[in-house]
Amino acid sequence: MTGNQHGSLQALRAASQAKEMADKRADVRRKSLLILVHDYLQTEGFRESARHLQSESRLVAENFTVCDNTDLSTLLNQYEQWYIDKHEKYPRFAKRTNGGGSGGGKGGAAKGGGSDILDSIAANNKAAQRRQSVPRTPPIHPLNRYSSDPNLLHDPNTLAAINNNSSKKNGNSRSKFKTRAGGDAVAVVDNRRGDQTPRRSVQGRRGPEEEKRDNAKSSSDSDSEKFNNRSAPNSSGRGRSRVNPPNRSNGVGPVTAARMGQQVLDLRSMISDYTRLEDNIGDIGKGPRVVNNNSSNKPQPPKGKGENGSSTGESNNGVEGTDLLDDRLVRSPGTGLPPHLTGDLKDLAGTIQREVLVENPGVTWEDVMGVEDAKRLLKEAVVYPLKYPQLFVGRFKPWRGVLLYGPPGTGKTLLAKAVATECKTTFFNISATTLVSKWRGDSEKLVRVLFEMARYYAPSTIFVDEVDALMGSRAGDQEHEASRRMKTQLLVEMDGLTATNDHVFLLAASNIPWELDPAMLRRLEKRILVPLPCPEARAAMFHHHLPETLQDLEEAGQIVKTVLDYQALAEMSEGYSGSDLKVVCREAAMMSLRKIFKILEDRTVGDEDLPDLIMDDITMKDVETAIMRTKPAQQDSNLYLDWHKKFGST
Ligand SMILES: Nc1ncnc2c1ncn2[C@@H]1O[C@H](COP(=O)(O)OP(=O)(O)OP(=O)(O)O)[C@@H](O)[C@H]1O
Repeated sequence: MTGNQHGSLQALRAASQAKEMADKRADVRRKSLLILVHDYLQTEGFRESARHLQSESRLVAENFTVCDNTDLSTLLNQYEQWYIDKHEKYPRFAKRTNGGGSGGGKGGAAKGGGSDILDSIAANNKAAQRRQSVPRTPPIHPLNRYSSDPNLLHDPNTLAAINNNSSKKNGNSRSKFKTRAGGDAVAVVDNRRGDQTPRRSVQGRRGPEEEKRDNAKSSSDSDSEKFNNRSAPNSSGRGRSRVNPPNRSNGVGPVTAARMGQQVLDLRSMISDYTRLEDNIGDIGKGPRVVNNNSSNKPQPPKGKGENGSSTGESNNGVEGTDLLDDRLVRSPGTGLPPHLTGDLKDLAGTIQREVLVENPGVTWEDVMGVEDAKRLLKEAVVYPLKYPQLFVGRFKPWRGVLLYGPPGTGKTLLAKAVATECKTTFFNISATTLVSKWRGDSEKLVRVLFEMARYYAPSTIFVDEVDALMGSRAGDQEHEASRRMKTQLLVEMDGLTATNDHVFLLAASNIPWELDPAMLRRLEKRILVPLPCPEARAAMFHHHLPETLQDLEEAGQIVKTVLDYQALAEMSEGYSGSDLKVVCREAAMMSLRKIFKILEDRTVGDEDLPDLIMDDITMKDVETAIMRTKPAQQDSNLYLDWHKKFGST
């Protein structure tokens, strides 16, 4: 055998081994995929589909379980993070096909109500872009990002085989992802993250000429076009598909349209953008929705190829992928922990996830009665910056720390929950006393992990109840070292919030604000008094807790009626907090129940003259008695008013 023949045999054998290996890996990958999908279907409650998958694929799912932190959502999340880092935009995982469905395909503008969720979300991409310009890049250390699973995106064996091939063809040893357009834009996965691949612009393969053209085009767009199309998917192609790189939002472009030196606030589009966003978030998972396109403020149907690009799967103002899934939903609580947290930090993160993270407090502004000033200030401080981030830049940057203070039971916690519900932020509800007692020694680390988690799940609200217990005035030398460290950590984290654009907001509550450490007070920039309810609010609360008919005992065959003068009750209950009034109302309701206890206790089932069980109405007398029996928890609200005069915000 000649040296040449020997060489080619070796090469053949190597090629065949590489192929065999690649085939095996492909098989393992296919099975892994099925298991992941099966797990995902199960978790999401698509049990029927999971069963079908199992029988069609002959997968014996019971024999497998997904490894820790490798469920489909987490993988997708991690891929997203990598993609964002690499390309400064969100990846896109699905696009409309030209076939069926409403409005899809070339020239296939949806007619009236034929649009579905893809349409409506695509129409929303401008709003999405706005939010993307302040992306929530979780604080994952680059070196750690993939170290836990270097095979996450690429299998080295398969890659070796493919690279072997492609390097011969291309003279390039780097493996490539295929872009969704079949192009070659995306570069290697470099597990070391020392990746020196030059960052490509979002425009991918555009040449300088194209770039020039696009820039000229975008600057010559008429103001009216900007105004009218503000929230419609971009029609000018890739030139305007640039997305602001993370944390580099200039905050100017989307807000103003310069006309003859005048700044024109595009209020209409801002309002409609947000409305659409809200609608779409609400729609995800509910299936197709009808989109009314009569008004410019209403969600627009998708336009065909060449008009807005969305139906073609092309750029949506550079925010690819965001039209399908709102990031806040992708990163919904429970989808995993920040991957860079390891060891004991990971344990702490798990604890926070279990005990502190509330998925959806489900409290609306209407649930919080009275306290109108506090609601208004909170909206200004927290809700509007999230709704209209364009307005809160530079000198107008939003508050990062807000203190709610006032007598106990006036609705501070309720307000915090309403903020989280209304803004759809992730809500971390932590009581300072729990933090101090339960994690003594670890409190400092816990504070760090808490803020890391909040950034990971951003936009987030961290609610610290009884903040005075955590950040009371420092006790000089007597203070415990661990406590001092924890306080310092909290102050450092709060400084971090102010310095960055992480969309993490700290809401603190206290019944004794005068005991707060001045350093903390300084960082709680806005201080809002949540006072005792006024007479109107008290009347509303009485009506809420004791409406004309109570259905609660319907199953026992009882509908309880009330005969009450709510206004009169409000006059009688001055100085009572919302929480006190709730107790009063329960007490009054109990009174009518107590009347029947006696009958029930004194008689036996066999009694001949057992009366019919009919509950009496709840009367003024019942409630008056309840008011007399229930003393308000806090008597002196002047303390708060005095403090408010010195330190409060109005
Ligand atoms: N303004 C209000 N509107 C409606 N319900 C209220 C209001 N204030 C208090 N409540 C009722 O009282 C309960 C306790 O209120 P909440 O926990 O919000 O008070 P708080 O101010 O946080 O008290 P604390 O300072 O003691 O923690 C609520 O669950 C709610 O039922």
